Amino acid sequence: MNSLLKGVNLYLIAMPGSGKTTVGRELAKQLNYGFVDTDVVIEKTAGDKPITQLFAEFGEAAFRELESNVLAQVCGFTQLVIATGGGIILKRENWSYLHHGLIVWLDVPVELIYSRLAEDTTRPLLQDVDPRAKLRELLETRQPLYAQADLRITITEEETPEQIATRVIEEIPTVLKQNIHPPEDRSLDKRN
Ligand SMILES: Nc1ncnc2c1ncn2[C@@H]1O[C@H](COP(=O)(O)OP(=O)(O)OP(=O)(O)O)[C@@H](O)[C@H]1O
Ligand SMILES: O=C(O)C1=C[C@@H](O)[C@@H](O)[C@H](O)C1
Ligand SMILES: [Mg+2]
Repeated sequence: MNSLLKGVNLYLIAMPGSGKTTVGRELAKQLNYGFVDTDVVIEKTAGDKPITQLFAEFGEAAFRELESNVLAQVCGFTQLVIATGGGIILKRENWSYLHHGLIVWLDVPVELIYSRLAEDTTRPLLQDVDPRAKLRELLETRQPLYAQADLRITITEEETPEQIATRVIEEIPTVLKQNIHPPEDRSLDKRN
């Protein structure tokens, strides 16, 4: 698979709590790719400030600017699995970066996301009186954007991150873009 991908990056897009980070790590391991999480890079760039704090101090628009900058940097490298932030699909300019690689949507039902994140306080957009309704509302606006991914992986409750990663890898050949050729090997050190 690695040779078939020719170093092309995989970008994971999905609703918050869908498993982009968890499945992304596993995918990187199975592909012998590096792993980058744009949320983590943003936090590091901002001096190790958690995302909740960045939202509270500077607002969502400033966070989205940082996110686009990080994405622009990351897409200059090859052989990476990139877990993106749930809202990366919102800005049109981000799509031109995402399309440098293969875009994979982890499509997880709202109820499953809700059950996973019920106790979580690190997702600022879900700190709502009714997080379940908030998730539904977010999905309604975002679904047409996530649906622009090259590959849609519909996820059920029973699947482990390892199984999901294996399924992504099995499905990649069905959607490999003929015209993607990374210019040169600019792989980051493998990080997991
Ligand atoms: N396949 C799975 N089975 C069980 N639990 C999972 C699975 N995938 C992810 N999780 C759990 O769900 C939670 C959310 O996962 P994760 O942080 O990877 O989501 P995310 O898509 O990266 O979210 P965000 O957009 O907020 O960064 C974590 O607690 C993780 O352990
Ligand atoms: O869905 C979203 O808009 C977000 C998801 C997280 O990954 C973070 O990027 C941030 O909490 C915003
Ligand atoms: Mg994540």
